[in-house]
Amino acid sequence: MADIESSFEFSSSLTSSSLPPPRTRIFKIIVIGDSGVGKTCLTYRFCAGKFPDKTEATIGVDFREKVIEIDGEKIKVQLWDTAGQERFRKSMVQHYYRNVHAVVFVYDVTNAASFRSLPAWIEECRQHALGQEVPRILVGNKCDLRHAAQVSTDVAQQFADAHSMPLFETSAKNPYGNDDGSRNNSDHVEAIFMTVAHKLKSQKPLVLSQPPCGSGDTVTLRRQDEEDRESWGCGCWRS
Ligand SMILES: Nc1nc2c(ncn2[C@@H]2O[C@H](COP(=O)(O)OP(=O)(O)OP(=O)(O)O)[C@@H](O)[C@H]2O)c(=O)[nH]1
Ligand SMILES: [Mg+2]
Repeated sequence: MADIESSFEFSSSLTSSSLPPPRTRIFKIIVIGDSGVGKTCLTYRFCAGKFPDKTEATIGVDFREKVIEIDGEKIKVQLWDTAGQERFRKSMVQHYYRNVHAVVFVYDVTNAASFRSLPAWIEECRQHALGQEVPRILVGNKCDLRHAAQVSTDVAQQFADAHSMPLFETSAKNPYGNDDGSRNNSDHVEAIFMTVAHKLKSQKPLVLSQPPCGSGDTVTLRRQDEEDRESWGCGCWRS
């Protein structure tokens, strides 16, 4: 009996010490939209936590990463900040769309033309065979310039609904205040990307995050899945 117990202890300690270290999952999120809408500022705001002092037109693509923790799991959010100018995108476009987990479409609320361009950006995604299961969100940026807004929330919401995307209005520069000193009610940039990451985490097959033998974490994950599904119960996400 003693032998059996000691051999059991031996094998269980072997099992735990031979477990591979937990892998950090990477979510690739591409950010697209016209030049000047604020893609670089939004991605910088999320990853560096502040508005950049100055930006120049992106050439090709810039990568920004941030490790976040959701329900005890560390996840690497990799933002692909793409160039809006056609001449700076041409050679890179194929790479943007490879193995994408989510797409963020950005327009500038003070620039109606950037909103009218959205169908062309959606069409580009379609041409690159982006699956319907890839979540997409719509972000109206520069809400701190409310007085100069050319795109109303109503119109943007209609567009978002028609394309089954959730809409977020925000400001990379000042999420809480308008440039005239009044308050705005825009979404916080961090909250927007965290919401996307939450959605992606809940979409992945449970088995990837499941411990080899335990069942406790599985239950927690299932519950989280259901919460996420409920919070997106409007059917805004394509899944
Ligand atoms: N007021 C205000 N200005 C912003 C905001 N976000 C970006 N900007 C300004 O808009 C300009 C363009 O911002 P970028 O982030 O470089 O734009 P982009 O979409 O990356 O442009 P491309 O790289 O050419 O595609 C810059 O002058 C920013 O300072 C914002 O939320 N509010
Ligand atoms: Mg840029």
